[in-house]
Amino acid sequence: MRALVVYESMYGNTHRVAEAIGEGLAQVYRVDVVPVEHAAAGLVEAADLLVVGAPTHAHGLSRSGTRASAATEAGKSGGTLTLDPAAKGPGVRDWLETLPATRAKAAAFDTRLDAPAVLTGRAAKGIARRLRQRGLELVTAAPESFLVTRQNHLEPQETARAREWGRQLASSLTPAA
Ligand SMILES: Cc1cc2nc3c(=O)[nH]c(=O)nc-3n(C[C@H](O)[C@H](O)[C@H](O)COP(=O)(O)O)c2cc1C
Repeated sequence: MRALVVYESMYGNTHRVAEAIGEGLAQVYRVDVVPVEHAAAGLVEAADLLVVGAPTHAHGLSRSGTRASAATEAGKSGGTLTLDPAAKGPGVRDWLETLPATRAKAAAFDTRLDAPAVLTGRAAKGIARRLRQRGLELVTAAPESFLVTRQNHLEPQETARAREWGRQLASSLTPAA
């Protein structure tokens, strides 16, 4: 069975979460973890499970303007924020518009500030809605968020939590032996 984890990331946090989810899924699946730019139709078509994640920008999915702001902030951060190779885009919002037909089951995640979701918004809600609109079956009760500090660094426990989320997702989709 194959799983495809597709991520968007400006500062590398969503990238790191995607890799950790991939490690958890790898206990059951053959896993590819790729930025949107490399999420080619062939990979999507071959996947049994599609996991999509993005940073929360302006309460939802990024747009080119919010990605430009993020890049400007990195430039002003004195080196504490560096741009991920995926920062040049494209973003998940545009990619989902052109998602090829797939039989894959799906799950969504995001990264967002460590504060109540009602205040921060959640990119993953928009991802889940779009995946559903394109006919994919969502296999988690709710999309998952992984949290960053106000300085845009992943909270320390979140990598391990992402790995465990991936592991549980995989085992929930595997028939008991
Ligand atoms: C332009 C911009 C807008 C943001 N808006 C929000 C927001 O509305 N809610 C939130 O929780 N975090 C917001 N953030 C923080 C991002 O969620 C955080 O930078 C992101 O999770 C880091 O992931 P990345 O390293 O993969 O880019 C914003 C960040 C930027 C740069």
